[in-house]
Amino acid sequence: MNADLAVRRLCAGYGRSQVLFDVDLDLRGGEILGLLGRNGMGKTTLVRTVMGLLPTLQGRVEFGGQALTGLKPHQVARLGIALVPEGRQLFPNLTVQEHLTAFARPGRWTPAQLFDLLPALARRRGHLGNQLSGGEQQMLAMARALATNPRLLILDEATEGLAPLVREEIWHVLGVLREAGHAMIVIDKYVQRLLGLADRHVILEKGRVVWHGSSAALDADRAVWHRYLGI
Ligand SMILES: Nc1ncnc2c1ncn2[C@@H]1O[C@H](COP(=O)(O)OP(=O)(O)OP(=O)(O)O)[C@@H](O)[C@H]1O
Repeated sequence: MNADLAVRRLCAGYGRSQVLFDVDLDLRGGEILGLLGRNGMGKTTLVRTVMGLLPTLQGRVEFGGQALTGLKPHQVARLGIALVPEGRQLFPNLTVQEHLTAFARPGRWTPAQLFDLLPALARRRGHLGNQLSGGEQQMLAMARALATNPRLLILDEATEGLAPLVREEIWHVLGVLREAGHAMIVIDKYVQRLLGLADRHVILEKGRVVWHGSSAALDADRAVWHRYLGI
């Protein structure tokens, strides 16, 4: 089964308040897609809808040729999509080690390999989720997602609110994942860093796709940055 994601004319929101309007998005296996847009434009809503955490109002989502629409989050996860959510959502009463073993599925990323990838976590393996620094929590959220050995990893603001050095460490890990051929959707405000990581980008404005293109095209068109990203 391939890891292609196809989002077609997706409409979603919260109750009667529609947030996404006819969103189209494609990701081919092994690609990295940057998902951009100012605050409140619908990026989190889009990835939560893909994960089955929010209902689809209209349109459809397919992964590896299989319809995701109507599936529960654990069913979407079982098909191979893992979300590193905004706010991390760790378990305060589980240790670092337990976070990795509780969700482990066979594949390349074993807990031992995750500790190699994220040595800061290895030093904290017996600590509880709520005893970690912000950066360690973020790394644990990433490691927990990777422990499921997903075919598609989605990261929602993974570098948000972190000190510059920790942020750099996260970008480094994302670079390693890129080298390993991981398909990813990355939501992040650091456009310059995202340009170096992602193959293509989609920009949302008020719940609609207003621009999509390659890193080279986005790098070359600063008017797009100004108009849609406010930078
Ligand atoms: N739980 C909720 N209930 C109702 N409306 C919500 C809820 N969460 C988000 N919204 C609204 O949905 C819209 C899109 O929010 P969303 O979080 O998807 O944006 P975003 O692009 O991810 O921005 P951010 O960078 O702030 O996370 C906003 O207008 C927001 O106020």
